[in-house]
Amino acid sequence: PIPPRLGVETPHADELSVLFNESLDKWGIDIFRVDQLSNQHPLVTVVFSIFEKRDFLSKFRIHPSTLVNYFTGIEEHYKKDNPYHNAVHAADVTQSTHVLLNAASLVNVFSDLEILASIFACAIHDVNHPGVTNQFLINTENELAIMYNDMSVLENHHCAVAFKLLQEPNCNILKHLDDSQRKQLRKMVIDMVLATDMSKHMSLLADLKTMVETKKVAGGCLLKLDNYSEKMQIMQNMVHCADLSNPAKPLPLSTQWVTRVMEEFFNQGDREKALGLPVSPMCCRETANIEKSQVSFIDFIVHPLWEAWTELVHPDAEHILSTLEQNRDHYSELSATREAEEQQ
Ligand SMILES: COc1ccc(-c2ccn(CCC(=O)N3C[C@@H](C)O[C@H](C)C3)n2)cc1OC1CCCC1
Ligand SMILES: [Mg+2]
Ligand SMILES: [Zn+2]
Repeated sequence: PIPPRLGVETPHADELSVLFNESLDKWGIDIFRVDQLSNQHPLVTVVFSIFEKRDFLSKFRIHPSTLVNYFTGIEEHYKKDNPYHNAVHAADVTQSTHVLLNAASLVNVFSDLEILASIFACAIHDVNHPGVTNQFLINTENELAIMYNDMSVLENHHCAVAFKLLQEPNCNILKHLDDSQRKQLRKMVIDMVLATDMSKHMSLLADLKTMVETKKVAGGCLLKLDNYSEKMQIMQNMVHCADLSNPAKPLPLSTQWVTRVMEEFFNQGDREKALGLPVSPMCCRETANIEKSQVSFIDFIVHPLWEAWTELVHPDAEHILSTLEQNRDHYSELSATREAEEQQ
């Protein structure tokens, strides 16, 4: 049986098709509306629509029902009661990367297999996330930290869960890739997902800046990416940018993500308190300064990263960087007025 048009049955199929026709390729699609219109299947419908738009079902001979079975399984393994690390975040990062891949200066840089690997990596990059940080798992000697020896614990887990699910019946979307393609895709996906660990951020950004400098010297063309490691650096930074794209989205979306991430952090803080552990930074609901944290997060992490990405793909990401700068000023003004109120 052929699955429904968008991969899932939903009473709002027509509205969702219109939304995807208008905005699937746009920065700033209302992913929360996709969640509602898709009957809480944002990841399946986003992946299904991207695969169709990029003709991946025929290019990689993927049967529609295999695609739906696998990504429904993945979606079910995203914990719905995580305020932040749920299937909506996965759909958001996947769609954001789909847009970044369409940058004019990246056309013809990546092969179909590399693009498939990037989209796949985003869709699964936080699967089965427990809603706490690596540090929390390490501090509580969680079985996952023991399993992965405290090294990129969550990111290793996300990869393992995703590749194990491929072995479920009627879920092997890679069945018709040849062995070499499957091995290459597996390596690329692992390299990208492990690079979403914040502990890799500074080295990733340093590599990106070096590449931007050399690209400038080489007359601005990205096309001369010959070796795997240079290409993978770009793919890792692209997925990392998408993972850190919340502050660079239109403000109504960005503020919803702030509420969600703080809720998840506060839940962790509550658990640390109950366990008699020191409460992690920004995880205490009584003392956290939400707007101030966003301003520092943008100034020290997100803006330097997006500034480098914008230079790499100049001029295709200018509007993203300017949205980020506008949002930063908004949070900064909010934080100033809040401080003034607290003084009175
Ligand atoms: C909307 O706000 C945010 C959205 C995303 C992030 C962020 C940082 C690193 N990543 C990449 C994944 C990662 O490593 N982690 C581990 C830990 C930092 O929690 C993150 C949530 C996930 N994602 C941070 C955000 O805000 C900061 C955290 C609270 C106030 C400032
Ligand atoms: Mg993650
Ligand atoms: Zn993520």
